[in-house]
Amino acid sequence: MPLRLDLVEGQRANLSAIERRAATLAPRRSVKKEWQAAWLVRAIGLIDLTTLSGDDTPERVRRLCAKARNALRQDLVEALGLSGPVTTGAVCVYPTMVSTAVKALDGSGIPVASVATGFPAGLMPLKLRLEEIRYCVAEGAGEIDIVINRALVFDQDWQGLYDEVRQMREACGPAHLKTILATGDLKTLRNVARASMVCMMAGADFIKTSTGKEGVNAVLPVGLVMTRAIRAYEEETGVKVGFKPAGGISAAKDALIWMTLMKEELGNAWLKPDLFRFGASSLLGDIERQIEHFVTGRYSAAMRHAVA
Ligand SMILES: O=C[C@H](O)COP(=O)(O)O
Repeated sequence: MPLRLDLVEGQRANLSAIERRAATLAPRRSVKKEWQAAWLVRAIGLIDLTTLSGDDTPERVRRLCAKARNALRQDLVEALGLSGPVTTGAVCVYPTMVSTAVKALDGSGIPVASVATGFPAGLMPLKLRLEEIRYCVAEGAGEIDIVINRALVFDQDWQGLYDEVRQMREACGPAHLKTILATGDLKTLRNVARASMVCMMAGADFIKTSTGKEGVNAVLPVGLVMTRAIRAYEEETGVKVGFKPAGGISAAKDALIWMTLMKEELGNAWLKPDLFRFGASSLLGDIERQIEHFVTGRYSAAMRHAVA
């Protein structure tokens, strides 16, 4: 849609109300027993299983893809009475690893997501950032996670941000576009709300909190602001935009809190992979460990779930 500055500038964030609401989510009694196991199996299908390290290698990416295809150990799948392997929502890698991941996931139906546009800082000339998107799509990425130019937010240059994300949307072609706001850098929740709105207007399929490299990554107050921007955008346009909290989500109990937030703020449609993903490199291991505890009554050492 065209940029509507009235809608962007109408976005406000009441810090104390948001902090109060976020504080009610964490200590709440969560789902237990078989319901918890079911929620955790659901959570696995929502993970963008991620490796974004300077020492990534094709072999590490292939191991990660093998884990994505069989995300829950076969004995646990059988003990839960599930049919077929449990898979993750996607595998997320750097651009040079896309073709390796595409080959390793062939026939699985699991999409490859690639970060792009000079991840994590985004401080490259726009021409090169757009070229990087086109490279990732040509390599076979079905989803592109771009980073926004934070300086445009600090300058409140909403037209500039809109124009860049619009061009990124076009460069994606058929691939889905996730826009990473790097909320830990954005200084205020009002900036988060406004940048969310601009990215959605420019055609983002998902808005994503963080790269995992900022000082503060996915936190609940930011999640509330972004989900409420998604709700406002849907009310205005009828279009549902997805949400991806990323960075620092590594415990199964945190995954349940995020899923509760989605259910309560946006509804059950946002508990499915077309509208919700976790960006996480180490969450799957803890989820598998908790499911093993549900099945056997015993906790295994975390190192037994080393991959992911
Ligand atoms: O987009 C995903 C993040 O980079 C993952 O962050 P994490 O390593 O803290 O789970």
